[in-house]
Amino acid sequence: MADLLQTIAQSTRERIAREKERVPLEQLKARPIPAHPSLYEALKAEPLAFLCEVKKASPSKGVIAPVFDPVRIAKAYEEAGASAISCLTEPAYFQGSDAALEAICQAVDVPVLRKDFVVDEYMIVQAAVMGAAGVLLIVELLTPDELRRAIALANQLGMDPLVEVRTEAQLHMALQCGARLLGVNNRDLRDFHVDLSRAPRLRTLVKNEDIVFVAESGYRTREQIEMLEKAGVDAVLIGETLMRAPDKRAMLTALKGETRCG
Ligand SMILES: O=P(O)(O)OC[C@@H](O)[C@@H](O)c1c[nH]c2ccccc12
Repeated sequence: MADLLQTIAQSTRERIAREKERVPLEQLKARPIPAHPSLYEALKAEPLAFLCEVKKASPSKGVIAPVFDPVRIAKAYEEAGASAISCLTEPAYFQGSDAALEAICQAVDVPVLRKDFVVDEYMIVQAAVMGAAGVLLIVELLTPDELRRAIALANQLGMDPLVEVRTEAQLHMALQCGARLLGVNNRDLRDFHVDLSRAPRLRTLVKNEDIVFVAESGYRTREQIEMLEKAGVDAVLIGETLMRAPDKRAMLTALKGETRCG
């Protein structure tokens, strides 16, 4: 049985093949790259930085936000103190879009991450021309050679790749391939099972101070965030909890510990 990650990756390959027919790589590369702040610096600047995600739906949760105005949500995150914003662009399983990413990049001053299932360098060039400051690279989808090339290309285009891992072996591969922004996903993208102990556990394996360590997925409460602070995590990526909150500022403030959690 094919796991969900591979199913999404295959659908992404087909989508990108269609997009390449519309806009060939050479044409895409000729487009200007908008200026943007550094994602790495933004996530390093605070003891625990919040990377807030714009996500309409997911394969595990279905539609999370039936009323969905991506720019409004991104601006609310920014005003509430997000260090950076993550925007899903995968259309079939997450109901994301390139248009939402591009509009958000134009509307906010904080750096924006393109969240997709990168299986082709074309997607990295797209992220840059849309104005993204960073691009997610899921280690499970790439060979070491592909990962090394993807990191180099993102850097060349002025972006910081967020390299996402789930296991110790993947973490070592990410570091060997030159990752500086390292994400640990508590959610197993093969079956969507969440294990919140994964990020703090893998955090202990990273000794290099230059690495910015991002804990991803499944966070809901201030107590869970406090555990990340104690574990020495640099940033946390939060999607669903914020997407479901009618008052984004109140929820983010509560998660940051600036007010009591409701
Ligand atoms: O909504 P959550 O549980 O707060 O998770 C956000 C983010 O970590 C999750 O959306 C995510 C992490 N890595 C991904 C890769 C692809 C798609 C989605 C993701």
